[in-house]
Amino acid sequence: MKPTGYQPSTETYDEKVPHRIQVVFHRPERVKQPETLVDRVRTTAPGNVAAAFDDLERLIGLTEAKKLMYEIHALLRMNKEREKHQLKLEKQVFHMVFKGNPGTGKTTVARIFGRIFREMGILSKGHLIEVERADLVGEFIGHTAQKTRELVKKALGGILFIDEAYSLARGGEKDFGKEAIDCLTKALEDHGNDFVCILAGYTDEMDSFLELNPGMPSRFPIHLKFADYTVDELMKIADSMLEAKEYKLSPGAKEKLKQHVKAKQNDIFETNFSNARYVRNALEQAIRKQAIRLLAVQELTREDIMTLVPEDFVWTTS
Ligand SMILES: Nc1ncnc2c1ncn2[C@@H]1O[C@H](COP(=O)(O)OP(=O)(O)OP(=O)(O)O)[C@@H](O)[C@H]1O
Repeated sequence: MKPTGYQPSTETYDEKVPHRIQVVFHRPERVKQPETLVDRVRTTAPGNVAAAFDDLERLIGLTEAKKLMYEIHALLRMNKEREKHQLKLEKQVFHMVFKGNPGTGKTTVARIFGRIFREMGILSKGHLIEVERADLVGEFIGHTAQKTRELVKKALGGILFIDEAYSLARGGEKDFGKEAIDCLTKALEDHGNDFVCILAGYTDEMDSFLELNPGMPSRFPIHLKFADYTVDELMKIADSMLEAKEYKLSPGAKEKLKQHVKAKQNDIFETNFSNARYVRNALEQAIRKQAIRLLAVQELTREDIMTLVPEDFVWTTS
């Protein structure tokens, strides 16, 4: 059957038809439909938004985070269409909770979200202010509110990223952390549209934090889970990190790193395996070892300089 919108080409051969000839059809450019969600974003987003999406796409895995941004892009586009037809606009709140173990990409994604939001016109600047308990909580009455207000002010137009946010509830009712939470809640009411607040931390701790602070869940409607990376993902991350630095792994080094990462992940006594950060540190350590190894070599080729070999990977930490 001739597929609609296709045109016959001159290539004609197929063993499945009796006379052994079949017309092959090519879809003409004019009716080419986008095949994937990414293509669809690319064809509907202005160039600057699409470019910001490329940074997100380059990250290995993180499907949920990517999907969320495509949804927001689609929503904004619908709002434009709704506006043309004088329909009510859909207004949503973009404050978020990022749950996951260390090194799973939470801060990296937050930084890219800031850029995408800026290009989309949701945020005016899109910068990231990364804070933790010590930055928000003060030492005397009134100090916390002052510190928190100042940080919110700095974050206006961008993203306020609160790492290990659950630690704000650590000391209970009497702790100054409670004051920071109250102050933050007030800031969300007063300036909630002028910045995006992201609360980040371990999944279980963040879940109990939200349960214990009933005002929070409705103000943070978007929850993203950052799963631990698989060994294959971590190896792809290693490759992408090295490519960016113009280094590479020899086949032996790749295998050695892979086996090491696998062992680390499976080690039941290793409670703080820091995913992609662990890999980044391992690579940086290997790059230093390679430099020492090559001190003894007089004439270095481009290949020597670029390649990390098994002996560059020596695990000094347990
Ligand atoms: N999917 C990914 N692709 C490429 N690099 C990644 C990816 N995820 C994380 N990284 C890199 O790993 C390092 C750690 O990531 P990041 O700081 O975003 O993790 P995190 O979840 O915020 O950790 P923590 O909770 O400990 O602050 C960074 O150098 C980052 O660029």
